[in-house]
Amino acid sequence: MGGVEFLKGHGTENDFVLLPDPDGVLDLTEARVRALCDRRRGLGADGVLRVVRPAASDVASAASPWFMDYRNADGSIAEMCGNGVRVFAHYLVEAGLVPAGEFVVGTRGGDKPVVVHPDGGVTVDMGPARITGESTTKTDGVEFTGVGVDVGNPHLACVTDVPVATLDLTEQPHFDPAVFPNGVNLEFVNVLRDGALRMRVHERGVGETRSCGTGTVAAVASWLHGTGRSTGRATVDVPGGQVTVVVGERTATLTGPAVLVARGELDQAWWDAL
Ligand SMILES: N[C@@H](CCC[C@H](N)C(=O)O)C(=O)O
Repeated sequence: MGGVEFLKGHGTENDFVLLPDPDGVLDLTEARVRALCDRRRGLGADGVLRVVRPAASDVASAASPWFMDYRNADGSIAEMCGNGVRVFAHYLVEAGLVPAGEFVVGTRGGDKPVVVHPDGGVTVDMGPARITGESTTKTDGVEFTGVGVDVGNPHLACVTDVPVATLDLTEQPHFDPAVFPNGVNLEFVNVLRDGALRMRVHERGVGETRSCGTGTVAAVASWLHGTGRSTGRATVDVPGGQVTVVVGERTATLTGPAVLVARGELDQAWWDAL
């Protein structure tokens, strides 16, 4: 009998293990997610994307034929993953599970309409980026003030003059648990010029990653908010590449690359022993 099928992919180097599981038969425990994502004893990834039919998932969705069951590298469940949705959509088309073009992906953060472009890029309608108020974070001995942004998952996006390239994000930055009782993704953002940002991120449940799609939406919403605007467009440079974000009155879109790099089978004995 073959082992568990997997694929590996990334969106601006935010990398994922994909587990095709249409009928929801995989027992995806926290321990298995942690082992898969471990860069020494597993495949290595920032998160896991289980590809499951909505009827076989814990979230019902009428509009989407497929549900993205996202897990952080520490095994925790998160509502949404912007880079993950792009990779997920690219996989669905590549595997012939949906026709190329426009379709909807179900997530715990709601149904996300996507467009898979002929050049391999993907645009995701992320829904509204909701400003939730000011808070602070402290990292590397420096306190940053930022704006809370709900992109389905929680963010604190801090626009700063401190060059983000100089920050040490190896430790968990401090944040206010009274404001973010379920934890928070923390973005540090420089404005390069009008409509062009640079961002680094410390993700809840992962640590520093080379990109965070929902984080880039939060960064643009925070930057716009700081300039007295509620709508606008910006490119966001992250360590793993560049994405484009458009924040509108009712919704925000995220456009960027999606890459599949490998596919194979997990060793059944390794999986069973976890
Ligand atoms: N990398 C993702 C966000 C993944 C979830 C996040 N760590 C959380 O816990 O909310 C993205 O591209 O949006």
